[in-house]
Amino acid sequence: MSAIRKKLILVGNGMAGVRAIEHLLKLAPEAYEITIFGSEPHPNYNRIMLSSVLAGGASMDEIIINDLEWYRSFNITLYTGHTVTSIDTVERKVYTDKGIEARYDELILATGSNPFMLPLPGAEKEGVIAFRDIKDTRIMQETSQKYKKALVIGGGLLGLEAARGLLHLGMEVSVVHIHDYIMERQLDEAASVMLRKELEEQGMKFLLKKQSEAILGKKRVKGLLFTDGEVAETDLIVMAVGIKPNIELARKSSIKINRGIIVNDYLETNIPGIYAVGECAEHRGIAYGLVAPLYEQGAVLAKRLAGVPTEGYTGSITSTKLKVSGVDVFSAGQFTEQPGSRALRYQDEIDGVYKKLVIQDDKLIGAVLFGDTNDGAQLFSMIKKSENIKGKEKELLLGISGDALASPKGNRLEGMADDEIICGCNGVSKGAIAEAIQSGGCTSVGQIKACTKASASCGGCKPLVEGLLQLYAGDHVVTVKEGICGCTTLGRDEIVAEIKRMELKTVKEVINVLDWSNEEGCAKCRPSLNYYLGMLWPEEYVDEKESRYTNERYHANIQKDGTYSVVPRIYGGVTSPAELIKIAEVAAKFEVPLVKFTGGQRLDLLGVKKEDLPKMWEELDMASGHAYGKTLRTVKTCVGSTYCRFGTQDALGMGIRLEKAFERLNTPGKVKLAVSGCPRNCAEATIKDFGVVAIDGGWELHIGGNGGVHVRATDLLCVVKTDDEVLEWASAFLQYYRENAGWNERTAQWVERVGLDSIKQALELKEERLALQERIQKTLSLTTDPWKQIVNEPELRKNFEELSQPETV
Ligand SMILES: Cc1cc2nc3c(=O)[nH]c(=O)nc-3n(C[C@H](O)[C@H](O)[C@H](O)COP(=O)(O)OP(=O)(O)OC[C@H]3O[C@@H](n4cnc5c(N)ncnc54)[C@H](O)[C@@H]3O)c2cc1C
Ligand SMILES: NC(=O)c1ccc[n+]([C@@H]2O[C@H](COP(=O)([O-])OP(=O)(O)OC[C@H]3O[C@@H](n4cnc5c(N)ncnc54)[C@H](O)[C@@H]3O)[C@@H](O)[C@H]2O)c1
Ligand code: SF4
Ligand code: FES
Repeated sequence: MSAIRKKLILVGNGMAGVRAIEHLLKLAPEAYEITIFGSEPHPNYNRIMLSSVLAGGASMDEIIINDLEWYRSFNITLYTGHTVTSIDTVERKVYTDKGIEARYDELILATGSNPFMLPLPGAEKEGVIAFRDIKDTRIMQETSQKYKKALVIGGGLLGLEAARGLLHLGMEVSVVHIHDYIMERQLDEAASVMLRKELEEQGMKFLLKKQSEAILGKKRVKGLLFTDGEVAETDLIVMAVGIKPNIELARKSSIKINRGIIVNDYLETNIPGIYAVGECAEHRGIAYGLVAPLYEQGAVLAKRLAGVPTEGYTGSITSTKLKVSGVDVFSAGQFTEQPGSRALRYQDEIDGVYKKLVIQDDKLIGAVLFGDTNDGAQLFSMIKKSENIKGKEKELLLGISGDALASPKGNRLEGMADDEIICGCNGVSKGAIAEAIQSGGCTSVGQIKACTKASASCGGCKPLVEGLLQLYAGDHVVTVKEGICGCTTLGRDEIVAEIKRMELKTVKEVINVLDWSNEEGCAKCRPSLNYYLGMLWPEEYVDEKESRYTNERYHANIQKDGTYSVVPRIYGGVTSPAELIKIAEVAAKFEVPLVKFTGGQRLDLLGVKKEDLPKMWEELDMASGHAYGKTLRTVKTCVGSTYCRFGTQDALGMGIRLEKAFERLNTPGKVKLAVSGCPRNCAEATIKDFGVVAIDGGWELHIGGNGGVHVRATDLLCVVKTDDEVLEWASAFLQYYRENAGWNERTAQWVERVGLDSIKQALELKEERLALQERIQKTLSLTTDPWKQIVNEPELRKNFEELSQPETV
């Protein structure tokens, strides 16, 4: 005879409560007779994914976590569409709005949160909604079929994800935000401004520092009135200004509440036999609003109910990732500096990357990442573990290489405990993923996603999942080809092939014809398409300035304080007294605060106002040094045989010849050259993209070097005898790189990826080299100096003089 099971009731059929039940069923499948009540008319679904449903990335069916069959298979009695309205804590009974009465031995409250609705006059009008559940999502989808304009109040995570979804549905969307920068609860101002600019490029509009006063319209919303008297017309208002724990039921039942239902480390309320978990619970003064901590709570509660020893729940550090395609934003822990902490920042204006680490007592306590969030999960793990990072700060700021996650040296993932959570959104541990790989035979991220749900929601854990795959599946890992960004599933080669085949000639055309999910494109795909089109159609393609980063639009490097730097071209690093006097006079006239020699043997005039740029270029009357773009930067030289007693060849002459040959060339990543006059290699040619080193009777040609964050020495491509051969091979190599590398891929990464042999093979035949040389010369013959063009064209010049506001990105 089986033992009598205790009755367990769960109020709230949402993410946290049902997750606790799932754990419990694993620990003590026979212990309880379980009944679940849920107000919503659906089985348990992944609320997080509503943003993806709205943005077209998932269907409603795909977000169901547990279908009705799951409840049946565990003999769970499920009441959907039933709201529990009261609890008799003495008789241990609950009552629903549909007249059901049920007795419990143990009761879990997992009632979640309610969206905070601003109490504005007119808030009851048709077309004013929140974004919390399937119903709200459906209303937005239906509204977009009939109406055009939408306002989202609140520029937090939810508001931005709602706005992105509405844009996808074809609506004109403005985000109304109360502060001067968005996502202020997760980002510092620098990252926030970069994010806003990217979202603006995607078509989102922003009304910042706006306080809403009233909702206008008769039956249906027509507009929003602000306290400054302005009115924004709209057909839909989505309020996303935060949430408040749903504690009504607890309040009516004498359960102790504050902001949420107060619980101890075992998720127990003040009433014996009643527990609270999820967003409705307040633990040590905090009511969480993200799933990862709620899943941690659920695991502890399940242990408690199963009688399994547990140390209890002690609180969580949280991390967030904005789920907007084409925009990578990550924030974790304490992301602002406080007394006693310090911040390290890295900002790459060209690639649109910003990173900030906050450090206290040699430990990482917070991080903000924009543009490159690959290291997010790893940094978050370090924050949670309070790891000492002394001496590693720079490496962490500049990027943990993906390989380091799995490499024996990095050993990070190997050293992680099996129960450490890898995917916070879905509560998947390292052990579960390892098992899926080792016993379940998973060999790709997609299979692990299907098997464990890891990486199925925000995608922030994907680098860690990939690292585990490398660790446990090694050579068997199946790398699934990915799209160049979240807007498309097509990879670089497919896109280039399609552009050629269909003769597509503009960025817009590519986005439309190749069925991008985001019709505006994003900060990753727009510049890459602009590059591929220019590379493929050098004669017809008109460069799209709006698809380039600020530095490339203004032909100068923007600085921290919004001023610019001017670097004129100094061929081979060789100048003259007259040129130096001219530069000095211009610097003095425009009161340039700093003049500096660069590592590439040129002069950098820093601190120039944007409106002064064309005037300075005019007076300098020198070519642009292109110190700001993905193009040929510098050709560093040593003095060579002209003066040096060791020199075997004329390094200066060769450097100048190469620089004159390839200046203004657009390339996938920036390109640096160097020429040394003998094997002593004083010009450091073996850490350049293309390095030329003189030997007795000829030149060695080296490729794929890099002196930046990840230092790479070059590979020897070949040895040639004459100066003309150097030009021929350099032309062929650079054009082959232009035609085959991915946008933003430096030669070092490209050579590693495709292999030296394949490049040698491609350039082996003279006729191939000459064909490549012809194509590069065609492209080069069509280029003009951008500074001279702006100086001579009043329309272009006006852009600088009118736009005197400093830009920050
Ligand atoms: C669009 C959107 C995107 C999000 N994205 C992320 C993200 O990327 N990452 C992240 O970590 N978090 C995200 N969140 C937050 C996350 O979804 C919540 O933290 C999580 O769902 C909370 O789980 P819960 O079980 O506490 O509450 P819920 O999931 O809200 O479940 C509570 C359930 O209880 C029901 N209920 C309430 N009262 C009663 C009652 N008296 N009787 C019966 N049933 C009742 C409610 O109807 C609801 O179904 C997102 C939220 C939204 C809305
Ligand atoms: N990607 C994710 O992790 C994700 C996505 C969606 C939602 N969520 C979670 O869902 C919950 C709700 O999200 P949220 O963005 O509504 O909450 P939030 O509290 O994080 O952000 C609300 C934002 O609205 C702004 N605001 C407040 N009053 C305003 C007003 N009167 N006018 C204009 N702006 C105003 C605030 O300044 C704040 O930036 C949060 O817990 C959030 O963490 C997370
Ligand atoms: S590389 Fe050789 S030629 Fe050039 S400066 Fe050094 S020693 Fe002289
Ligand atoms: S952490 Fe969000 S999907 Fe894994």
